[in-house]
Amino acid sequence: MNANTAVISPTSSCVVENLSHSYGDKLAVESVSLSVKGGEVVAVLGKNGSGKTTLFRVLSTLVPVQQGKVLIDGINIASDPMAARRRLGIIFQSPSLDIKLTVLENMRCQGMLYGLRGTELNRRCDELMDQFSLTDRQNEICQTLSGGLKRRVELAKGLLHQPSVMMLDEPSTGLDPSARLALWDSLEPLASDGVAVMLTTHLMDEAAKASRVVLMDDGRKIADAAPAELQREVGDRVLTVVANDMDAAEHILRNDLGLPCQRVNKTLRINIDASGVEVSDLLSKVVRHIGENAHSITIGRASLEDVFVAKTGKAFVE
Ligand SMILES: Nc1ncnc2c1ncn2[C@@H]1O[C@H](COP(=O)(O)OP(=O)(O)OP(=O)(O)O)[C@@H](O)[C@H]1O
Repeated sequence: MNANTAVISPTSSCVVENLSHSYGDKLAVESVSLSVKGGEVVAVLGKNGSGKTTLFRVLSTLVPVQQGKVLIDGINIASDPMAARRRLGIIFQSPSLDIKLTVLENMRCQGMLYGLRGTELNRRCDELMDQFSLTDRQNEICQTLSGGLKRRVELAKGLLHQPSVMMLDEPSTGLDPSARLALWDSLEPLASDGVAVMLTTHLMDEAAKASRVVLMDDGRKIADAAPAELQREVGDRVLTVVANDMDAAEHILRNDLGLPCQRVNKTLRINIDASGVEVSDLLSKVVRHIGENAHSITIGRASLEDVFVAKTGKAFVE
């Protein structure tokens, strides 16, 4: 093992304590604390402008810590950023490949930047290209690769120095649904190998696959738990109404039936468990009163969107 590479251990971790970051008067991240342990995939979920990228930029040592503390494997990034960087693998939102070089050339350049040489460099490149099914494509110029494949090369490249904490900023940006699935399929084994994986996203369905979700709003952390736990907190079941005339339907639900409902995007949602009404009674009441105006009435599990609405009183997409 090269002296510059990090060792993944059961203590692989990223710990953030009371981190705040401002741009002039604008407080972009406010007193955020969180932790990611080896074996976890933690999604930092928030709308545009909620502070995810700022948090990512501080954690990845791109901008200095203004207030609070960040420890990577116990190393304070403010006092020893170089040691922290050796333990960090980082995938930025904007592509970082040299598109004029081949897959293998990109890998080798990155490895050399981290001090890998000779047989060790060859071995790591081979291992990672094999792990990410890139071996057959190693001599292709990156410019000609699909978005999904380019992301895979970035991920492989980011792992060359065996980081114990992997951070990805909006990794699905620009990927089609199948490439997004493939990306997740490659993150889970990483976590199983003991890497602490943290990613930012504004996609609910993506965050729902993580072992834990850190929900951000307006620079603050508003929730931090496993997706299923968050969903249970707001009641497991939700009755969702989509109507042709949403104002009329909302009036009926609230005023005629006395049901607490929330308007989320183009739906009306009733937390079944909090309504105090048996699900079958609730359903027949709503069907009877909304009648012809209903486009759809469905019963399903609470989503992360319901969690966001319950915590903030705001819709996730505005
Ligand atoms: N360089 C900057 N100068 C001033 N304000 C900034 C700067 N970068 C971000 N902000 C502001 O800080 C807040 C948080 O932005 P940030 O980019 O961290 O959020 P985000 O959740 O990552 O959003 P997005 O997904 O749009 O990148 C926003 O109000 C944004 O306008």
